Amino acid sequence: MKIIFKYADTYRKAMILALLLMVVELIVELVQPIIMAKIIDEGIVAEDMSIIYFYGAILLAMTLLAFVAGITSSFFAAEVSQGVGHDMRNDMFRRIQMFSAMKIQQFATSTLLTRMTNDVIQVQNLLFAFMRIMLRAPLFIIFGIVMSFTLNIPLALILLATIPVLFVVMFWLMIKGMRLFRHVQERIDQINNVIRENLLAIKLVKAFHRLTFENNRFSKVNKSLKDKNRQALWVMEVVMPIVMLIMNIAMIGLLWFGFIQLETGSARAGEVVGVINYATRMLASFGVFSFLLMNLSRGRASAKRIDDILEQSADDEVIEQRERARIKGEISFDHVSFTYPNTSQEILRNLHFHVKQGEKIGVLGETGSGKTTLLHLIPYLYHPSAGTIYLDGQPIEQLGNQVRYDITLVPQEGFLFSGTILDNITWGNEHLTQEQAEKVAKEAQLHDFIMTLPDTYQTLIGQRGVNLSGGQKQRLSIARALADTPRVLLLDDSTSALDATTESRVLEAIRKRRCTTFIVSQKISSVKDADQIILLEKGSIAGLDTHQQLLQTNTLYQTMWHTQRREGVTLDG
Ligand SMILES: Nc1ncnc2c1ncn2[C@@H]1O[C@H](COP(=O)(O)OP(=O)(O)OP(=O)(O)O)[C@@H](O)[C@H]1O
Repeated sequence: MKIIFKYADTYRKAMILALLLMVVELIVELVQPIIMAKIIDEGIVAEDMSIIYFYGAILLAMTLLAFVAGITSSFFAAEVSQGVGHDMRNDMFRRIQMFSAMKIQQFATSTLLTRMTNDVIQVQNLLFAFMRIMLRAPLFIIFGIVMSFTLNIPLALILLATIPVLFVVMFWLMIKGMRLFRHVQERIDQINNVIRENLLAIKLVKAFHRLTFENNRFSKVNKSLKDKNRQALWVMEVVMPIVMLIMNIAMIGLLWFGFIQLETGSARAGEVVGVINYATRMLASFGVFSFLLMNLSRGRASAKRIDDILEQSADDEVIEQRERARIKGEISFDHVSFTYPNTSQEILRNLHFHVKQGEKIGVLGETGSGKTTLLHLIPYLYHPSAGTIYLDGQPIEQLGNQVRYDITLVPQEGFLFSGTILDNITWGNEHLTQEQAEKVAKEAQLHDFIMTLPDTYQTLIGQRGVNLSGGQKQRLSIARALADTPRVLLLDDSTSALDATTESRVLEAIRKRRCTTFIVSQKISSVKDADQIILLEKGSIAGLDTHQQLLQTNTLYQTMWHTQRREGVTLDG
């Protein structure tokens, strides 16, 4: 909860105004029954019309005042709650940007999405309710009793006796609700996860005829959410009638005792009506309050989930400016091993090699041998579990994530952003001119294709590049990487969807650049011109040499070569 008030502090003035205006409403509400009692006793019973007009006019003016105060209070409360939501989302987004790849893996993407959207909305609702009703309801209950005492002490005592019982019920509701709503939010995470996976892989789902399977998977998490919501609402369903029962019993007591007082002449009609008026409004306040306590439980659960993100250390801090001279691109792995978090198996084992500036390195190996993992260690996305990686002779830990300014990765799946083709190229370097963009597109063998499009470089590509082929997406990703003028370029099987001729043209263009390049592939043809080829087998180096040397000396390499020839994998040379 502390976090909500920390954020609300920025909007302190608006919050104070919202609360002050709420207090105006509250005062009017508290005074109304007293005035009504006066109208009854001094006006109606005494048959004095002037009193009725006088207090009637006051009542009308106060009602109008409460109306204006209510609207303006709501306006300021909305200002605060929306502002807090906006700031929280911004801060969470920035904090997540600073999470290391390991931390992102630990928090699943779906939970990050729910926390940034649904949880923030819960907190906004809570804050709004707090300023408008949550504080007002208990205040009304407290001052309503005080005012009742000014009207009729015995009747006020009956009202007072009900309060502790009601508060015990409320407290139970809050404790129970907090736990239940935490579970509800977790179920929303699960739903988001299933939807996200399904939509990302919708073609796969259709191609595998897995619609029924997916529908069942969704129904299962959906039912689980419904069940948890039902449980949470069940608490509410029980509590509301209990509150009503207690208050109605108190009301019967008031009516009965009030009637006796009227009979014996120990109270005036206006007093009794006044206390009953307070009791009725208190009943409504309790109803609203118990409903809001559920919101409080839910909002608290959400605030905790938001805090979990914001309190994480910024272990991958974003550095906005290039703060150091550009690297040359000399890389050494000194007995490097690596294990993923939450796993025990060593994925890379004792890797030891040296890459000179500007060299082209092929990384070859069977699927799962650790090629992608090796690439991810170079830009410091993951930290080695043992050994050291040196960049230009300096341990990479000392350089931190600054190394990424000069190291560019083209991931296995060419990820594109919604926007134009030019936007996607310049994403790698926002200062790129049109001519420079065309130059890198030519290097990536994409320029000719772009020129056939009606809007050429301004052509909009759908979300995640849905209107481009796999090979076009890969080439656009390569163009984006080249736009960043990297000193170290990491190609993670990024030419796998290209035909042999296009692939060799792209690789030739990259070869002409003087940047150190790692080319991960399963095809020997993609790496055979490299200065060195690292042959990985189950995370260890099984061979490290040129194509010709490996072909002569390494049996694993020879087997791969012959297998690929037999299977018709293009081996031009
Ligand atoms: N994020 C991760 N968390 C835990 N284990 C992982 C993770 N990513 C990969 N692995 C495991 O590490 C091993 C090596 O994976 P990696 O992706 O590096 O292999 P690869 O050689 O690039 O495979 P491919 O050619 O199929 O892309 C695999 O056994 C995989 O299960």
